[in-house]
Amino acid sequence: MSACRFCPIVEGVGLLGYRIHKHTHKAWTVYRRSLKMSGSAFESLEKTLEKHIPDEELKEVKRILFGKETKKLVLPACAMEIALERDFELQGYMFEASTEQLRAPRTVRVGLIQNRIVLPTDAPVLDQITALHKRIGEMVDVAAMCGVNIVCFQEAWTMPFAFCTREKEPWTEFAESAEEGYTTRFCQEVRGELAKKYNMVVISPILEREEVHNVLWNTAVVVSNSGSVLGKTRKNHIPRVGDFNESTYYMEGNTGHKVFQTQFGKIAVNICYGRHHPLNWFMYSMNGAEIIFNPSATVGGLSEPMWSIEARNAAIANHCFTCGINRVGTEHFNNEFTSGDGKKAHQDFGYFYGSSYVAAPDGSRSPGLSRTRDGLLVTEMDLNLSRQISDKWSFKMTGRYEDYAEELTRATKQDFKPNIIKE
Ligand SMILES: NC(=O)NCCC(=O)O
Repeated sequence: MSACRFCPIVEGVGLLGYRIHKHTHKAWTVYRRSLKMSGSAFESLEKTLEKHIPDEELKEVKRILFGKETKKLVLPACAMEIALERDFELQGYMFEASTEQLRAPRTVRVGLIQNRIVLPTDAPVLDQITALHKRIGEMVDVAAMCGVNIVCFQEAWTMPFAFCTREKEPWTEFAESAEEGYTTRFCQEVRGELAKKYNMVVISPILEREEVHNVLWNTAVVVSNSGSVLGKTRKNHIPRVGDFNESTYYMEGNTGHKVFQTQFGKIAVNICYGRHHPLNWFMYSMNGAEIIFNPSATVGGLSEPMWSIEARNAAIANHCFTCGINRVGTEHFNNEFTSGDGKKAHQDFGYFYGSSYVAAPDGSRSPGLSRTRDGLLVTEMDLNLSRQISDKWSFKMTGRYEDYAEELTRATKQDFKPNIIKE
């Protein structure tokens, strides 16, 4: 017996062993190739489908994969031009609702921004923050031209996603006050304009330093279109997977499932890892959220097959809109790190695959932004769709919440006995 040079299979003896090995070896080779493609080489699922599927079948494939087609939103030519000049992707889509007799449409435009970090991770901290402010400021200008009412940035948008390293310095220096930090001030008043003049609600996910107790949190600050801080909500699930060593830096959030009443609708923020927890989405929805944002940072090798499902399922199950945002690119760190999973020491997390998208309560979804470029996704949504779909499918009515609550309460007790019937 000897180990294969190219795959983890130990070659067996005899014809059968050889066949099995050949078969598995091929699968392994395809898998390794696909891992390479899960980096920046593969632009987007939508582009690949469009390239390879004949037109007459493409419509049907898209209907089944993505639901009712989201119409393209016509965006101003000047916005398209500036996006081109500033080198980011700009896409626009709309989710329509039926006309009602008693309610006017409740149309809102949402902007999602995904991006790479601007400076290398070893540049001075303030330079890195300032460069990101400048970059996102340029993209928000375009969001304003597109009439965006609520804009949301990616998780920990002011910094590299350095939580893989487990080093405290310099990463904890990126933490800022949610109420008075540079970044909140930027969101309130960049060029005197961002929230107030642009009449935009800004969702700004940062690493928060709560200064009274000196505790760090992973927090989304919601800046109202009036320019004041409407509130903040903290990431309440901390990953314990792969290189996501985030518990080294901040605590599980303690802000509950807050919903923010804005001029443009009721919104909530379910930060990154919370998207794997259906009850988390559910609780925001129970508190009345009409749009739930999911600013994230996640990599191809870990979560990409789950990405297009989780936020979309939450939109369907809770009769609301959901917005997934993920950063882009590979971020390199000076020092090697490991995560106790047997992998060789390495200097990056893997590839952050972008692919930000919006999902609607009727099961449809917008195409994603690319896996490879900075981008602004503008979607116009009529919030009336939520109640219309709720009236049609009635999940909020058919859900057996009292039963779930009672059983769940029992299930969380130490003396819980699973309800299994045995012969
Ligand atoms: N940022 C974060 O919580 N990432 C964890 C990995 C994932 O949820 O895909």
